[in-house]
Amino acid sequence: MRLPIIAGNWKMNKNIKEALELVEIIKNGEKKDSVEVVLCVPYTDLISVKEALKGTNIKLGAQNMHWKESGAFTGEISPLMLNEIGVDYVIIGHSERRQYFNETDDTVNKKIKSALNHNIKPIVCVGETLEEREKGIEETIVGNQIKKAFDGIEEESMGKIVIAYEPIWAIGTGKTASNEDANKMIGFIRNTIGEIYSEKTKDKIRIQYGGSVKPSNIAELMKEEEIDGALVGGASLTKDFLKLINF
Ligand SMILES: O=C[C@H](O)COP(=O)(O)O
Repeated sequence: MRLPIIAGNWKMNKNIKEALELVEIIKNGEKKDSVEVVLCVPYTDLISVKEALKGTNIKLGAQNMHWKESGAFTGEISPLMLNEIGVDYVIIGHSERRQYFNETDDTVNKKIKSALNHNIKPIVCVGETLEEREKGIEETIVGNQIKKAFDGIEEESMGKIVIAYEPIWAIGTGKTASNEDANKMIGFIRNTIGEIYSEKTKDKIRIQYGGSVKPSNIAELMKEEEIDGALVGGASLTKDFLKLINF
């Protein structure tokens, strides 16, 4: 039995005041115990949100990090800096970082290794573009992303990994992959993990769906056998997030 994990990715939204207002709403709202909840907030909100989450079981996540501990990397944030704040999770390889900030399979691999070495749990994002799906090569693309992401990563670390399947054409577009398509691709990712590691890791790894998840579609998505949670963008920015974590 895999514990469902719902993560809000606030992206580049919310100043500290707005962040704390939403955290208050989430803290005071209903939340079932059988779901792990993560808030992935901008760097500038991390310290305040960490403080506000004290005494709750809501986890804190960053949206990216550099793989090095320190150095001349202007504008970057290191795993040690995230450790100092007490960050639990970090999103790695989000498609927006791959698309706009030159994130590659190689940097994704380095970041996963570094996060694991620093006890930060990676939420590793993979997904195909619309063009790739129309060509029918989504499994080749996503399969390669998975193999490269986990290259050289020991099986014993895989318990700390969460994978997010996010078809790029479904992000922020209002278009959700059908439940069947999302379930099929997540099943494919699970099988790929099984081929790289073992049946045990295949069954244990948690794989989320992301892309226009909202209160009206989360329950159906979560009924699918392979889907263990959601990585939510837009709908995590309001009190709607409460409906998502109580799907
Ligand atoms: O990280 C979250 C995803 O990019 C999904 O964003 P969205 O829910 O706004 O489509």
